[in-house]
Amino acid sequence: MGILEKIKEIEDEMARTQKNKATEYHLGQLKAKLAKLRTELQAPPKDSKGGGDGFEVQKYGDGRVALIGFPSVGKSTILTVLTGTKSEVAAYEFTTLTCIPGIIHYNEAKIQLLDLPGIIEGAAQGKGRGRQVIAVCKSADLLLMVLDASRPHAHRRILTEELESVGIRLNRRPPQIYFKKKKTGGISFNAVVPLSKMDEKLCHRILQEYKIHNAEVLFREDCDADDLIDVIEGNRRYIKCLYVYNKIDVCSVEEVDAIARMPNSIPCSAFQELNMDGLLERMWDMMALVRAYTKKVGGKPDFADPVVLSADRGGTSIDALCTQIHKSLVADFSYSLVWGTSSKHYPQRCGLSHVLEDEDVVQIVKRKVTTGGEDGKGRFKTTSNKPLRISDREKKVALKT
Ligand SMILES: Nc1nc2c(ncn2[C@@H]2O[C@H](COP(=O)(O)OP(=O)(O)OP(=O)(O)O)[C@@H](O)[C@H]2O)c(=O)[nH]1
Ligand SMILES: [K+]
Ligand SMILES: [Mg+2]
Repeated sequence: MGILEKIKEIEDEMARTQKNKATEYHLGQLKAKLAKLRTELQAPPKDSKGGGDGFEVQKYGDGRVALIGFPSVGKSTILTVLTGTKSEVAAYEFTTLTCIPGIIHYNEAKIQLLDLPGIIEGAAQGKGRGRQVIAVCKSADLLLMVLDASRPHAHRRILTEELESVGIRLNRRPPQIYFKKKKTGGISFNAVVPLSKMDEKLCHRILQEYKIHNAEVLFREDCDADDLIDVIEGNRRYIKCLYVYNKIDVCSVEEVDAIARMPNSIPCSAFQELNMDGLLERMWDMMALVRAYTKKVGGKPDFADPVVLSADRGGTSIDALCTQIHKSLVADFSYSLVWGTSSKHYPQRCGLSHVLEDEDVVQIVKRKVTTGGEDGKGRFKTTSNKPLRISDREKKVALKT
């Protein structure tokens, strides 16, 4: 029996099984079985050389956003309007057949936008170009799930389920469960909060399914079987998603108003260019990028060319800033001066761990080292190779000025 048939069999059994206290453990075990098979399904075929069919697009810019949706909802129209890159638009389904990159220039940052073929129900199991599309989605920092505002809203649920089944979690954070496999000692089951959807027996049954007999499990929030399975699988991708309801030009004002009130949702019309600025603004907010303007001693900040940092990729600390500027800068770092919303006073003297906020101005001061580094007494050698010492008189002068 192939993986797909096995999956179908378990799904059927789960659908048949009534949910109650008596079946809870069996259902948990089935969920684990299903998760294992789905992971197996995602593994690339043994003879594949990894993509190679025009789908792999080089990462570029300060972040990557992917357009995902059913056919003909307007993904290519959105790419064309936002980036100026032409991607073929037509009234028939599956116009786009591969991944087409464009660049959005916004707030002095460059964001890579990827147009993709439409996907349909069953994409996760390989229907259409589903697998390649999903692989690209996993590499994105933000998904724009494009929906046809004039069509029934079921598409959103279907697509979300497709993405869930390949381990993509939208607008969620990892479950707060500490999990560590051990060599001996059995299963240690603990919780720091009351658990309403999980108990020791269910936890054991799920671990058993994974042939894990020694492990430490600590629940830090009220999690369920699916959460525990996600943590055990360990391959889940937590991605932000903005639901873009396109084609509002054919909707009533009431419908548009209702969409605008839904969380993480934005109404627009790419064809009529309605609310495209609003879309960009929401996209920017959700990416939570941090622009740091660097400044040389005595110079003006470089407002035209910020270093763009991301909490999801590498972090937004001074350390991340230095690393992005040059890999040797962290080693040469002495301290930094920061002006902006992250600093308590202007300027604040900060170390590598200081977390920056959007539009902060940063001056990095390198330590004065030529060769040798520390002199063994914890002092740094200066260019003259003499240990750096500041006399009391020099300190007084420095304080006055
Ligand atoms: N009324 C209306 N039509 C639109 C809008 N945006 C796109 N369309 C039309 O919808 C059709 C499909 O647009 P595409 O941009 O090709 O859609 P797609 O999602 O890229 O389609 P595939 O690549 O086939 O998956 C075209 O006829 C567009 O002109 C819109 O805002 N309003
Ligand atoms: K189309
Ligand atoms: Mg298209």
